[in-house]
Amino acid sequence: MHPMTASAHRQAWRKLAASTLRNLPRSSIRPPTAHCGLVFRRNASSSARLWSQQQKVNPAARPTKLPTSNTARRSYSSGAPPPKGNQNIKFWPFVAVIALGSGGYMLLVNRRKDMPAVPSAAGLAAPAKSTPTFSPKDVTVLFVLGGPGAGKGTQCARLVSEYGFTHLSAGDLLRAEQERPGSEFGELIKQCIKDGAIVPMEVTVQLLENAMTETIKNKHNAPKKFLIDGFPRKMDQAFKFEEVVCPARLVLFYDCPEAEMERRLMERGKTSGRADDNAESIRKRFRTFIETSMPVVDHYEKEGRVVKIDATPTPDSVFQTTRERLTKALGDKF
Ligand SMILES: Nc1ncnc2c1ncn2[C@@H]1O[C@H](COP(=O)(O)OP(=O)(O)OP(=O)(O)O)[C@@H](O)[C@H]1O
Ligand SMILES: O=c1ccn([C@@H]2O[C@H](COP(=O)(O)O)[C@@H](O)[C@H]2O)c(=O)[nH]1
Repeated sequence: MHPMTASAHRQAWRKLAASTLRNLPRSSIRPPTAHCGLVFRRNASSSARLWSQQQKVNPAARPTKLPTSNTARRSYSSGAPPPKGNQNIKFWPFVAVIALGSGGYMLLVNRRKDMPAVPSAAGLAAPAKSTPTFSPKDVTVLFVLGGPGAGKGTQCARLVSEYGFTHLSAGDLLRAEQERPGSEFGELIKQCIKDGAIVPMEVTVQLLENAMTETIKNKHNAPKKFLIDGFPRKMDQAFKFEEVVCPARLVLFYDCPEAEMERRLMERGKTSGRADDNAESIRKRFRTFIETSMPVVDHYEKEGRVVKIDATPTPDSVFQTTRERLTKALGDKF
């Protein structure tokens, strides 16, 4: 976000977001999956535990040779021979039991070969809600996407003044949560932001939902129109938000070459105070954007929900195009 045009807005949201996670139902924050280093390490150790537990019960971990032949050899090599009349009766049932057991055992081993070493993370997912909190009939949500420094915040500030949207920047909400004294997610968010990694979706989706709820509750007369800036950055976030919070009307995608984004971010970094406006973090953010966030844009593009705008010209020119394209997509009243 542009530090000058959006600072007042940020202040307001910092205040608001400081209260949001206080009300966060703990049950809604599930153990996160592998997004950021910290979480991954936690999951890696529990995976290792699960794996070792599985090995204990996994027959594949047992010796494949059963001690039958040794036992047999011992019995033939020492002591008196067994009574002749009983030999068939005692020996063959024993062989049959071993044969059946080995067959079953081999079957089990073969079936286990196709099983994943670690159980799926699906069990950790939050329970599905049948309907989203907000209906798209009452609430308009536009996702605003683009690479780091493409100018999303700059354009959102203008859309707020001209059309009365409420601007919710996922990055700003996360930074506010990071700074909130006592936040249990502070360290995790800090690390993710520095590494340009994605904070587990449960945290971000809940922050956004709380912020929307607060806005609707506190600003009775404000139009229920939200620009969700810098979100969703990953497919799981996109699905979860639309499933539990509100389906989005469309996606505004600001397209900008990497060299221009880098130039803008390095310039912004001189005054922004952001921990990720530096060469190393910027490189990581670009990589996350290409590998993780572009698939989200592609997904919505296939659904015909993307309005793509060239973000290279001046802010005024980009805004003019934004206006025109939005009017074309949504009509005069949006
Ligand atoms: N069209 C533009 N031309 C030149 N500079 C721009 C343009 N739009 C924004 N900027 C500048 O580029 C920098 C990044 O803009 P902005 O903060 O809006 O980007 P962003 O996409 O929200 O970034 P981030 O994803 O990192 O929050 C700011 O310093 C802003 O003033
Ligand atoms: O949905 C999101 C949005 C952001 N993040 C993290 O925040 C930083 C900064 O985001 P900006 O939009 O540039 O302010 C981003 O690099 C991510 O680390 C996130 O995890 N999830």
